[in-house]
Amino acid sequence: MAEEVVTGRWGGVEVNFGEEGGRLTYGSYLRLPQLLDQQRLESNPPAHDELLFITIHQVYELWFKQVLHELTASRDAMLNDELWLAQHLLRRVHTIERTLTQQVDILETMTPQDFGEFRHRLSPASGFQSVQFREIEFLSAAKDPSFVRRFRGLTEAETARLERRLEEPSLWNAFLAVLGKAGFETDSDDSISDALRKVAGDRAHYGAVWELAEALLQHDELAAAWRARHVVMVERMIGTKPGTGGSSGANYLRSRLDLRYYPLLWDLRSSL
Ligand code: HEM
Ligand SMILES: N[C@@H](CC(=O)c1ccccc1NC=O)C(=O)O
Repeated sequence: MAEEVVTGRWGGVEVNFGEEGGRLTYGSYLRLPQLLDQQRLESNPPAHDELLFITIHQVYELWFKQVLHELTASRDAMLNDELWLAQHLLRRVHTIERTLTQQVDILETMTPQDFGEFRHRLSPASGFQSVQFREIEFLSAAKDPSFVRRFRGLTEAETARLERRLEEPSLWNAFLAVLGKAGFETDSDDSISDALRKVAGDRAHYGAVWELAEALLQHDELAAAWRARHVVMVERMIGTKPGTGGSSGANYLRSRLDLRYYPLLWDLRSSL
């Protein structure tokens, strides 16, 4: 049967709408049959809110993948002395991070009682086992190898990804390379702090380096905002109960609130 070709006018130009020989469609391009078949409930009979719980987490992981893509490229841009590109990509990451924090609102439309219908089915799984979340921390600069040891049930490929993130340069390492290329010493915290003060004090000359430092600080602040939002949601959902992942729950999460990727950029504030 002949292919049906639909034509129309678009901006005054005659165009073909259609399948271009039946190859690509919206669904095949986006692999929707596969994507929309990945929401499998643990609860039986199905708990109404479990679909929301799975969907939210899958959306998080898709955005984590995008964030890793952008952060990796931003790091590489810094290493190649492409400062405009590095800050441009970081700004994209900021908007994604704001969205990630706002998404908590959607999950909070679930009541603790409705979560309780399927929560007991989730143990020992928990967000603690999100490999991409930990990759983002490692790439940003918070490299804590003990997390790799504490992971349970990692595949070989996941362990390899985490090990690689521990070994490769972080965003902070790349930023120090930028400072080095701008002529600064970066062999100790004191010399780095000196360099940061000089950059901050002469933005006309070091504008691109200053913008980059601010973009890194923003990334750090937005990550901290997610942690703070997450723990309050956890308290709302499970109070002081231990987590399904085996930690003390909100108590453990509160212990992570002070984490900062770039402490020297925060220290700088006290001397400006
Ligand atoms: C009902 C909603 C949620 C509750 C009650 C909850 C609870 C918890 C708890 C108790 C922990 C500590 C680990 C443990 O289980 O012992 C944890 C860790 C974690 N959760 Fe959630 N969580 C929720 C939603 C989410 C969502 C939507 C995400 C997005 C990916 C997420 C990501 C994480 C991550 C990444 C960690 C590890 C944090 C770290 O080690 O600093 N959680 N969560
Ligand atoms: N740790 C949560 C359960 C939970 O939220 C969760 C369970 C499985 C997969 C991801 C999860 N999200 C974040 O921890 C709890 O203790 O209730």
